[in-house]
Amino acid sequence: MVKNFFDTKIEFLKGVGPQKASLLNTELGIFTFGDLLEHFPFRHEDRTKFYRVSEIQEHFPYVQLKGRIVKKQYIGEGRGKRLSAQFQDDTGVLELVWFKGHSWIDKSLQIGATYVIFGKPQRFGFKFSISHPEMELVTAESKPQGGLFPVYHTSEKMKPKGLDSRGVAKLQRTLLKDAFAKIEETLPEYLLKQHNFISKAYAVGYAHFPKDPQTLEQALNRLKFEELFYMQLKVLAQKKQQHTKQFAGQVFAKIPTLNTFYKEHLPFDLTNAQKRVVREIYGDMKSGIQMNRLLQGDVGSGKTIVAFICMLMCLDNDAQACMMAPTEILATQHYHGLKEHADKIGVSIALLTGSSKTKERRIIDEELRNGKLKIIVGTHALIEEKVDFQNLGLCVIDEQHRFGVAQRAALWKKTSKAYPHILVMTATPIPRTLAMTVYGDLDVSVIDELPAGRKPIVTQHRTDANRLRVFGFIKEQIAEGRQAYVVYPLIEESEKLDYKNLMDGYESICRAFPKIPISIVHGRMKAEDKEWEMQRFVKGETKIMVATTVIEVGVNVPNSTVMVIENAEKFGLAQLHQLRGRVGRGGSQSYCILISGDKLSKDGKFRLETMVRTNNGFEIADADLKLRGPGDIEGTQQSGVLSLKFTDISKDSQVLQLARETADKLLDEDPKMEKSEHSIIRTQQAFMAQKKTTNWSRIS
Ligand SMILES: Nc1ncnc2c1ncn2[C@@H]1O[C@H](COP(=O)(O)OP(=O)(O)OP(=O)(O)O)[C@@H](O)[C@H]1O
Repeated sequence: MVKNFFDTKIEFLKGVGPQKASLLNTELGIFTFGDLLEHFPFRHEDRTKFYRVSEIQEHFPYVQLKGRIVKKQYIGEGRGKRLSAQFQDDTGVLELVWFKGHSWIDKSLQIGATYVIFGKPQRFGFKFSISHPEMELVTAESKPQGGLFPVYHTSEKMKPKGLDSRGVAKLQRTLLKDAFAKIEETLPEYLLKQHNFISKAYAVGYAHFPKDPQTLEQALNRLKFEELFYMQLKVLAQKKQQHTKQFAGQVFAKIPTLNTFYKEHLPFDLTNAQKRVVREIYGDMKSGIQMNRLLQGDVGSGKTIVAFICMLMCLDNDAQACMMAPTEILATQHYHGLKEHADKIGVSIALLTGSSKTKERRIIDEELRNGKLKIIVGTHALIEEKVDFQNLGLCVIDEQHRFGVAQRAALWKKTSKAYPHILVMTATPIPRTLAMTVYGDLDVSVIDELPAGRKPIVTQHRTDANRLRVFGFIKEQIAEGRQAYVVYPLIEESEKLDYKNLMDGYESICRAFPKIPISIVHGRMKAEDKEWEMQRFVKGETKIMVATTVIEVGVNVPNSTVMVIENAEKFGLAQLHQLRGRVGRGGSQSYCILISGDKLSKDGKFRLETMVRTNNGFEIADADLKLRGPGDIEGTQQSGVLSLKFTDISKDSQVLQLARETADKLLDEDPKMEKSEHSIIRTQQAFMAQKKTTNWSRIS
């Protein structure tokens, strides 16, 4: 049997040997030729330009210089001991410093010899210094380097053994000489032609050693496409399979009540986005296949009315609908919101939460069972306790982040006829790119438009010192008949401290607004007290609502025009956006004021700046993704987003779109990959399944 070249042990590569091999094994997990080739550079540096010492400026991220080492000496003692060398060209002198690993540098550094050095300059007084520069001795044989230089991850332990980034690059060059011709193609020929992709071998070669920025881009483009294409083939195949063995769904085609409601009671014209989403959902509901759809809509985009319309589709066909929300406050809000519409056309609706009274509950149970009650809104109580429906046709779940798949599934069992249709609603926009990859099992609808006449919320950042002026502004707004929120974060380890912060804030607000009725809502209150306070605010009896983040999602008081967020730097972007979404829900100009301390971390500053810059939930979700990475977003683990090698899901949405469309088309045309031109895909998939690596190493 011919041994796979790429499985050859790394110690057999020229220039490696047992010692380096062991370092490569332990430090980087590189055991074979294939592993090394897959250790791609994490960036490239432009080494076309040589600077002179006199040209260096502080803001240069990196400089490359050529000159001589004229002196070296040790400075300091003990742990602070460092090696310092003077580097000189004909325009000036620069200091090179090593804090660690000096002994091997000291040994190799030749006084009087010429070096090309590369590193980040730092200014100390009038002089520049570079710590831990990359160094290359210039000899008669050394060829002038230049162009784009690969930079590889290595470790401190590897550097003294000649395995710094430059050393790894040298090994890659050696390996590529033999490997290049052996690298097989992993995408069908026609796809390469269609999308103008370079071959696998060239892509791998250029990803390590590009000729110029263009070839680097070509290489990365092709490799990104490949990894996303194979990932999408998997995700989409699973989804399509689910669709074919999909559970039968009840057919909800008749819509008389919905038509009446639409013509006579709809309080406003639906936005085009709402209309589109309603059509998509109606398409599912009458298809005979159980719907599993994610409805994404930015805060205030009008998801509630869409949910209600969908409920009517189901009521018109003798089924019941339920809506689940993550908190009692939210469930109650939804209940009131839906009831307003339901009352207009005489549809029965009830609320069921943990604090519903036993008697109430008994009636609800009975009426759900005999079908008298058509819509039920509630919290977990809906699935946790014994609730039986006569025929549950639709389940709307708000804020899917807080309900797991298991809970969704539990609901499915609650029906006597067929599985209910499921509509998951979220106001936390997941960047489109992620939704595409992560929610393989859900179809996605997006409300990407706000109702007409909404004025963009004005967002400002203020520091603690401006608080009195902020209070002054709230007074003005209240004098104009508006209401305001003041929100405190849950930040401390201890609930006690959070509570104290909130209470301190509440007291100071009471002092600042002595004649104004104020509500307070926090997690320690009993549900009914919370509800009572909320209702006072909703009715306009109180003018200011002081709260912790319990009001984060879903609260709808269109008359509120000011949202003040205390310690705003402590909140995540998604949460800030949610909170801001509590205002700007009516026609009046609304404001969001972010108050923070003077000193902000880099991330904190970025978050507040992003909030001030944009009101768009999708942009904010993208910024959040950049900041936190996809790892923090639910579902990313299973979908393989985290194992992507070349793709940055927050930036490469175009390639993802292309990969997805290509995979989708291919699966429609040749679901089992039986065509001869697709054998290459089958082989690669089998290889990936077996080796569990992302891409190219099936190469033999
Ligand atoms: N097409 C529309 N035209 C005018 N107003 C609308 C329209 N759709 C919804 N609204 C109103 O906009 C407000 C926000 O709607 P809704 O509460 O449904 O938002 P949402 O998408 O659930 O947002 P959130 O997730 O922030 O709660 C409500 O007062 C609602 O009556």
